[in-house]
Amino acid sequence: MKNPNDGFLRGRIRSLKFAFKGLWILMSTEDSIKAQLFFALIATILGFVFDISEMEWAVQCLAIGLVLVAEAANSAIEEVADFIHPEFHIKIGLIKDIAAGAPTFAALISLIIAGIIYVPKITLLL
Ligand SMILES: Nc1ncnc2c1ncn2[C@@H]1O[C@H](COP(=O)(O)OP(=O)(O)OP(=O)(O)O)[C@@H](O)[C@H]1O
Repeated sequence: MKNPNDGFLRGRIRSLKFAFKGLWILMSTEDSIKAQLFFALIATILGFVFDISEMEWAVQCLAIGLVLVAEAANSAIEEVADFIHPEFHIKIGLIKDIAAGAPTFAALISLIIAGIIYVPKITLLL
């Protein structure tokens, strides 16, 4: 929440503190984020092993970011849904299913990107 006594710079620094707190909460408590960070690590190792180009690194980083951002948004929506209606409700189920579609979209696109980058390199080894 905005503190009216904060100037522009103080306000931005406060927001940044909360943003990093959120990042830490996501990385330390959310299994889905931990799993995606593991896949990001595997992709990074593959990048070094196959010596991918600068452009491929850039696209791979964007794909990893896309998945993590979608997972984070999905986690936040799940938290809101559980807070406003902890009991079973058909609408809460629908909201959570739709929210879960976001990281699924991102993961599918990332898989396609991984295929474009690595399949030609792997077939060269065969
Ligand atoms: N309160 C609820 N009412 C109705 N359906 C629910 C409710 N909570 C969860 N569901 C259903 O169960 C599915 C899984 O919900 P959950 O909150 O466990 O998400 P998850 O993706 O398994 O969570 P996590 O990110 O912790 O792995 C939802 O997509 C939804 O279909």
